[in-house]
Amino acid sequence: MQKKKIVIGSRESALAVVQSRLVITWLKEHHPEVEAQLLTMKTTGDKILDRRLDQIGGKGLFVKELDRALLDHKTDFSVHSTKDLPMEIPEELPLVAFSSREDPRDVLVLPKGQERPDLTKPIGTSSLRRIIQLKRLFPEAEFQSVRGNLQTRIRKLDEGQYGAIVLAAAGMKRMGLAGRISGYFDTADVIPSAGQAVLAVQGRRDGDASMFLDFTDQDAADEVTAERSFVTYLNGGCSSPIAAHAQVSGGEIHLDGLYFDENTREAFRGNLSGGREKAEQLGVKLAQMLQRHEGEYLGTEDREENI
Ligand SMILES: NCc1[nH]cc(CCC(=O)O)c1CC(=O)O
Repeated sequence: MQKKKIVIGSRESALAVVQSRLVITWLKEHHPEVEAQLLTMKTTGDKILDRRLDQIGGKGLFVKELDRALLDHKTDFSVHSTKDLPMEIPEELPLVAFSSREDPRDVLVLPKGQERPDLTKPIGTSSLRRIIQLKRLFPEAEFQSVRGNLQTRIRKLDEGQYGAIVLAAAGMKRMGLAGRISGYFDTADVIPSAGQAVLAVQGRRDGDASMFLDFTDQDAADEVTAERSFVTYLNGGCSSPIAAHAQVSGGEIHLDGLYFDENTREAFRGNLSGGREKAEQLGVKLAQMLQRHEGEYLGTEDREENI
């Protein structure tokens, strides 16, 4: 049998590669007529580790090189962590499929051998979304930025710079690091980032994406629709500390959101439920509600964003 050859583009971090291999493994099982090859690349976001991403271009920096490779036909698809995708997706490069969702929660990771966080040291996270929500759970804690890929962050933790760090459960689990997780934050207490734990497959508008028709998990896709609609409405694509987490249950979808008012620097959170076919409208409705400051006031944050 003549196999159809495709090239899948991915960031070169260990997590990105593991995630892309999950997609390739799925293809092998469901579409043996397709032969997928992986092409990894360093993105600008991976190269610049000493500056704040919101000052140099936001989330787009993680996809620019991958988009270029698609447009130049060097690749046929890109695999992304949905949470790293900007809100504006080029029309020529549509998102063609979404994976089922791994564990969407944020988790606490402690230095090797520790049983509880030493809060005389800072909690490591570079995300203002996480800081705003964690301040309420650890009112006495200091926070300090930690960047780099998953392994780099965990190495910095084990070297003793931090009392704990906060990461996404999904990355830890996919990397076989679940044993390092010491606590899980409920998604209503620390609302995750839009798209957290879902993989997105991006293609070319003129390409053949038929092999991914049965890849999409419709629950995850509807959840991502509600979450990204909320963030898009609030224009929080690149740097605003906005959180959104949706959960489908039967015909219903429940959405938790966090909104940060850049002018007053106040944070509010709230939630809404509705029919899952109205996922997009639900995101807009919750965004408008929180923009009117109708929600639970979470405090004021003077720190600048530092993703
Ligand atoms: N911001 C980096 C990033 N992008 C996706 C994941 C984890 C996997 C996922 O959420 O899909 C992570 C690591 C983290 O935030 O701890």
